[in-house]
Amino acid sequence: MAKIDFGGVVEEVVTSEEFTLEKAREVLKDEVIAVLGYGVQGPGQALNMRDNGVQVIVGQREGGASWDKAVADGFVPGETLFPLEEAARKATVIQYLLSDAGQVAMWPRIRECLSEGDALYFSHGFGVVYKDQTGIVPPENVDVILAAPKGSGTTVRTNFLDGSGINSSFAVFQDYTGRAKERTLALGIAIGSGYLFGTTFENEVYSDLTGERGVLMGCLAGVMEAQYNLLRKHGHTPSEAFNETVEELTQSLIRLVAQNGMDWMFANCSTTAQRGALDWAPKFRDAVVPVFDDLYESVRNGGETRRTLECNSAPDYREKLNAELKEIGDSEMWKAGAAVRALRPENRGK
Ligand SMILES: NC(=O)C1=CN([C@@H]2O[C@H](COP(=O)(O)OP(=O)(O)OC[C@H]3O[C@@H](n4cnc5c(N)ncnc54)[C@H](O)[C@@H]3O)[C@@H](O)[C@H]2O)C=CC1
Ligand SMILES: CC(=O)[C@](C)(O)C(=O)O
Ligand SMILES: [Mg+2]
Ligand SMILES: [Mg+2]
Repeated sequence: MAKIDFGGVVEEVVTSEEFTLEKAREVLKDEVIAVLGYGVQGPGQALNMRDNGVQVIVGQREGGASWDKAVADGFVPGETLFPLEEAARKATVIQYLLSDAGQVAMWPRIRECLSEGDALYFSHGFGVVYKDQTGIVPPENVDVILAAPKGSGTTVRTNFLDGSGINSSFAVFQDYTGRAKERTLALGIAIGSGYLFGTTFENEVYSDLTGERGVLMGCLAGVMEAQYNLLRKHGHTPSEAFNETVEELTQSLIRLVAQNGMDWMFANCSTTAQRGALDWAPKFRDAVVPVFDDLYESVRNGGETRRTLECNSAPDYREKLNAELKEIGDSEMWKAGAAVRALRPENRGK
């Protein structure tokens, strides 16, 4: 563990310097790791572990697109790719990476596949924390652990291939074997995490549900749409409205924030922009505080969990989600965005 000062608060973190890949391989050498669910997180974590020399098998419902994706990625039916329960029974580490609603649906069957001393691994505290709604109560004779990448499974893979990594939080909910933390850290390194920081199952799920409904996805989409619509209402062209709302952010300014922080981005803009942004940031911040307060309360009291399970447990949940995503893609704003992206020099003529 390394002690790092985060703005005056010292935290203990783990990188592959403190917990080397060789050590992770040693810790995991006798484990059979099954990644259950080959949707978004599953592939990223399974492929990174395989590349890191860790033996991994995949469990997935047979016959669908995710099964085909696993086959295309080189997992072999009957050798490294199995139906869910068969994979779980073969494993000593069961990485429960079905959708959160899928975890609930499958729990009664997966629970029966667990053996004494297994590790039941999550990448989201959802199922365990909201047990009154999910029914996911692990048996007492297994380790219950978490490594939660703070990013899309797609970038868990692409960042790993680029020699970088997505940071992950880690937590131990139940330590039956006395080795739960070591198993967790080894798995966190094996899946290619940038650095690992400690959390609890409850803090992980409260922060993650808030972040994805807030700045990372929901709030971001909402404020972009609001500004685009404002500019269009006042007669600005789609090119002007989209460039001023999305393209400049993704192709220029957010990269400066990623490079060296918000003050760096501001300092690399005009003093006109700096003055205005410094004046208006507090106004926007204060305007959304009540919305964030409502959001966190709905996360904490289980309202967001209820909504998620009600919607995503329906047989046609995927079709309904895809229809709403199509509505976004078919909007003038995001059709304009497609045209703007195609005009990027690197995309022209493709
Ligand atoms: N998507 C992401 O990048 C991230 C996901 N997570 C967590 O990782 C876990 C997996 O998330 P995703 O990969 O996004 O899941 P997903 O929504 O892509 O689903 C994963 C797999 O579960 C299967 N599945 C869904 N419902 C099922 C059911 N009723 N029975 C059997 N299989 C079912 C799907 O076929 C799919 O292959 C979740 O706990 C999620 O919160 C954590 C960080 C980021
Ligand atoms: C990608 C990620 O971290 C999210 C937004 O929490 C998720 O996909 O659940
Ligand atoms: Mg997240
Ligand atoms: Mg999430």
